[in-house]
Amino acid sequence: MSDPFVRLAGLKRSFSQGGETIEVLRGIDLVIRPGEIVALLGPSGSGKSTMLQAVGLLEGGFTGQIAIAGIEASALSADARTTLRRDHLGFVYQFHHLLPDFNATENVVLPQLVAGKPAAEAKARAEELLTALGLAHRLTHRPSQLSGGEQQRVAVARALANRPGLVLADEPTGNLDEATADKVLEEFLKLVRGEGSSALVATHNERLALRMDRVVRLHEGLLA
Ligand SMILES: Nc1ncnc2c1ncn2[C@@H]1O[C@H](COP(=O)(O)OP(=O)(O)OP(=O)(O)O)[C@@H](O)[C@H]1O
Repeated sequence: MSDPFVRLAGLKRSFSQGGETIEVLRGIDLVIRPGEIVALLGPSGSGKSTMLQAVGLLEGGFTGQIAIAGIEASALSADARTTLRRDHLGFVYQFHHLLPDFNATENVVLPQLVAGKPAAEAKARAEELLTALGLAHRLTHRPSQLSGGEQQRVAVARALANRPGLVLADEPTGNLDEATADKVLEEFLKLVRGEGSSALVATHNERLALRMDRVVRLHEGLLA
């Protein structure tokens, strides 16, 4: 069996609020294989976003181990973490967070330029992804000129632009009506599978979770 792409061991996170300590993650162990798509289920407030922020190396304050692509992140400097994040991770959020003054193609090109890819190559990659998501006729539209589903598709293309080994998605279709959410999720899963990336997708939607390779449930700070 191939080496895991992600390995979490004893991951803990607590927050202090009004003199009280809330233990949100109480010792999470999880292995995600290359190409595996894992649904992270849990009710509101169970800690899904907190866990994705930890795996995404976006916040400190955690204890335990997080290894991505075989690299243990907790021992790294802030700069080295940023590089690890840039080289291996892609993010999709509930709200698209696209740059409003840039068109669809430019939003997908930008992270590639930041990663050092030549402009022509970045543009070709952006157009390839947007076309695969059915947006060939929307390449030069700005976010405000796109529907909610189209905006989320651009966000998916942006997340995959640098060929991340792992896509972290936090309620990626949570802002869409049911029919659009189903379609966008289907396209997201197809694209992630085609690219051979792994994904960890937080949702509270059981029905959508069952479309992924494996479901893990966050309950009282632990995975079941
Ligand atoms: N920065 C913070 N300071 C204090 N408490 C926090 C902070 N971030 C999260 N929490 C608490 O941690 C718990 C888990 O929050 P989190 O956002 O991870 O849950 P979630 O499962 O993603 O919820 P939702 O589905 O509603 O997005 C909540 O009780 C929340 O209030």
